[in-house]
Amino acid sequence: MPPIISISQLSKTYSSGFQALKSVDLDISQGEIFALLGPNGAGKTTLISIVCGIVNATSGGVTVGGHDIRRDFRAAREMIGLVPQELTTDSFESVWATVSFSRGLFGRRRDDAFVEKTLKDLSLWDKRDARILTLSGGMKRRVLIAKALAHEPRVLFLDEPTAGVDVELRRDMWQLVRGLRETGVTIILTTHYIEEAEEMADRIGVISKGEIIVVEQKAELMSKLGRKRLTLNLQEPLSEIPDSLEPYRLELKSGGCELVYTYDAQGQRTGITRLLTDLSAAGVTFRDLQTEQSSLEEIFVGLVKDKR
Ligand SMILES: Nc1ncnc2c1ncn2[C@@H]1O[C@H](COP(=O)(O)OP(=O)(O)OP(=O)(O)O)[C@@H](O)[C@H]1O
Repeated sequence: MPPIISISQLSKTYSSGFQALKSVDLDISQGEIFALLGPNGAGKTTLISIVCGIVNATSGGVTVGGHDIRRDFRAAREMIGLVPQELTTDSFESVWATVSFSRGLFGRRRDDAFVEKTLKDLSLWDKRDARILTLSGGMKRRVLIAKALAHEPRVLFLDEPTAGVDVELRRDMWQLVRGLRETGVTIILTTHYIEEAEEMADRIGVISKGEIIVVEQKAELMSKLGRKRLTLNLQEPLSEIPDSLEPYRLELKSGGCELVYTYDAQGQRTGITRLLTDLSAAGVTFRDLQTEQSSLEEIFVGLVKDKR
C-alpha cells in the first residue's frame, strides 16, 4: 500500500534566515501511530504545520493520500485533522456548536449522529451544552480532538497532546488514540515524552535540529533498549585494557578504576561468564559490580548529542 503521507526532501528556512528543516524524508503508512520525538526547537511543529498547509515549505514536497499539498491543497487538507499544541482561547460557544461548526468548515454535510458519536467517544457527551470556557483543561483538550475529528479525517496530527496534563489524563489520551487507530485513522503525534512514544507508537522518528536522525519500529528501538552495561569496580586501577580483553570492547572509566562492558541483554549469550574468566586470566580483579539497562532516553540523548 502506498504511504498515506509522503514527505520528500522537505526544507524550511524562515524569513529570519533560520533553517528549521533540512531535507526531511519521511513516509507514514496508513493506520500506524507514528511518534515524532525531539527536543525543543527541533522542528516538529514546523514539519506538522507544513503538512497541514499552515506554513509554506521552502523546498521539497508532501503528499497526503496521494494529493500534493500545494497543487491539490483542499483534497489533501480534508484528509487531515490537526490538534494544535496550544489550547484555543476561551470560547462562549457550546461544545456541540463548536464541533458541528468545524465539520461545516470542511464542507461536510451536517451529521448529528456522527457528532454525537464523536462526543460520546471522547466522553464529552455530558458536556455537549457546556460553554467551552467552563471546561477543565483536560476537557478542552478533548474538545480540540473532537473538533479535529469532526470532518472525519483519515490522518490525525496531535502536537504535544499531553503537554501539561496529569498522569491520569495522559493515560486516558493514550487509550483514546489507540481507539482511534482501531477505526483506521493514522496518527502522528509529536512529543517530548519518551515514555509517551514508548507507550503509544508503532514507529518512532527522532528529529534534532531540523533533521530526522533515526526512524525505527519501536520494537527495534526496544532491542537497542535491551542493551545493558556491566560496570566492574576494580581492585587496582588499570592504565590500559589488556590485549587479551580486546574482543569485549571494554571501556576504561573513572581514572582506570572502572571497566564497563556493554552487551545485548536479549541476545542468547551475554558473554559475561567468559569475560569474568578472561579477566581473571589477565590478572584483573574487582571488588564490586553493577548492571544497568540503557533506556530509550539514553539512546535518544545519545542520538541528539551526536548530532551536535
Ligand atoms: N515563524 C518563525 N520564524 C522564525 N523562526 C521560527 C519560526 N517558527 C519557528 N521558528 C524556529 O524554528 C525552530 C523549530 O521550531 P518548531 O516550533 O518547529 O520546533 P518544535 O520541535 O516544535 O519545538 P517545541 O518542542 O518547543 O514545540 C525553532 O528554533 C524556532 O525558534
